[in-house]
Amino acid sequence: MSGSLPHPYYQYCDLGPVPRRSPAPTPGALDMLHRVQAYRGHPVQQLGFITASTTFDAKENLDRLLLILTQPPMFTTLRVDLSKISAREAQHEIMISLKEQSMKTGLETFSMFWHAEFQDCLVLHNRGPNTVEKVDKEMMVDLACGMAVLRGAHVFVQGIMAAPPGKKLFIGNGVSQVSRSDVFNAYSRSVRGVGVLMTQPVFEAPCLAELSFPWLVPQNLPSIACVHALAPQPGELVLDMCAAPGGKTSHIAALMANQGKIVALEKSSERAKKLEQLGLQNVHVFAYDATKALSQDLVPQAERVFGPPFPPSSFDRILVDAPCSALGQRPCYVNRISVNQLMSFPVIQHKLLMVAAELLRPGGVLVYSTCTITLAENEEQVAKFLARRADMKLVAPSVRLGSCGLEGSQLDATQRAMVQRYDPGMLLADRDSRPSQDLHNVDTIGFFIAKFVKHKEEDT
Ligand SMILES: C[S@@+](CC[C@H](N)C(=O)[O-])C[C@H]1O[C@@H](n2cnc3c(N)ncnc32)[C@H](O)[C@@H]1O
Repeated sequence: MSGSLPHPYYQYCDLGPVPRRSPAPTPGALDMLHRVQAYRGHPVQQLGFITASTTFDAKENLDRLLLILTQPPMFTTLRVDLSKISAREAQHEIMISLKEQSMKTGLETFSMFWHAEFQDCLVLHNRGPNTVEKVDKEMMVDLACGMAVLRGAHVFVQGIMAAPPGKKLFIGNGVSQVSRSDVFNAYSRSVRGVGVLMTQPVFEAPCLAELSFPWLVPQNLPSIACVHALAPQPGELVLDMCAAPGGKTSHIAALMANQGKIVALEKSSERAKKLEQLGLQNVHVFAYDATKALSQDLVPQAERVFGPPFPPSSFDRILVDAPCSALGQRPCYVNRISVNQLMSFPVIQHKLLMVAAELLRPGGVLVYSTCTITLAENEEQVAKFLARRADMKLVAPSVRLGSCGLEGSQLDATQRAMVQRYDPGMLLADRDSRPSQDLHNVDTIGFFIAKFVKHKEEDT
């Protein structure tokens, strides 16, 4: 990691510094660059935003987090399905592919190493922010495309915009791969593929679209950690309650070495169909609302057609990778989530957890996760669940990365030490004392993981 990580990327670009006036957090739009001000000027607890505490420490913590969320992580993680390829062969194939990328762009190849705790996880070191002189010719891309470029993508033709937006963020220089008329001519909108090859990006990361192997899944580190916390075993019956697009389902399948059965539920039929098309072995996909996955009828197991709803105590392990406000994504510049949407997530998350508790067999394992940073969707959710389900016990996973849970919910200090809050803001808090070999465990997206075990009858 270069010493430049604390460099506020937004000073680097044309967006300008964080404004000094204090805009009200308008329902419907929480602009990431205004959030610090919104937090200072308003009772953010009303939004269930990040913490119920208004202590100086909490404000400092939030300021750091908001700053770091505007930068892409400085590491890329790749999950290798070791049931399909050996670690050695995988590393060799990836290295060849990275060298090919480097020949095309002229950028140095990326160094990589295996994660010390997760044997299926390769970590690649990204670079940046680089001081790049803008070339004269300018091309605008939409925000989604720009954020992908900051994480290593090239500019795809579909991301190029005809009209310049109000605010601009410089993401680097590149070489156009298509003619101007091809991009902007309405009749040639069918042109697909790379529009600009990024040869001087502000942030350098491997292009994941070009690392396309059937045994490789680019995944953020906390997502990989989440399934390791679940620790599915060959031969078990596992439920993935919110499964699409299937990154974690495929990881569960890999760890079970295709022995056992995985039920993948997904409410959106379109997303369920795409998940089905992945053709994962031993995975049964159902387009189904997981809040309705508990059956109350008394039909014996042998007479049931396999599928939801399921009787109580059906599963050995359950993953609730819940729908959430996704405020932990990096980089992020604008978030248009409405307050109503923000408030709706804790309700559905609690319902999913309550159904999961019923569907889990005594002695079974439940993992709850979100890719967001709010107290309401994380620590408060865990506290409410424990209060309503005396048979569920919060436990620490065998590999514990990330920070402790935030103060401000009903969780006590011991409980807060058991959950994993991935808080990249910590990078700015203790950057001088943190060992460099640990940076990839902290420089991640914002994420939260809690693991529970259901009491066996004899325990209670
Ligand atoms: C955070 S994403 C899951 C990501 C997935 N686990 C992965 O790793 O690829 C949440 C998913 O839950 C789905 N979802 C939302 N409400 C649901 C419900 N009631 N039942 C089942 N799935 C639901 C969403 O459509 C979305 O695909």
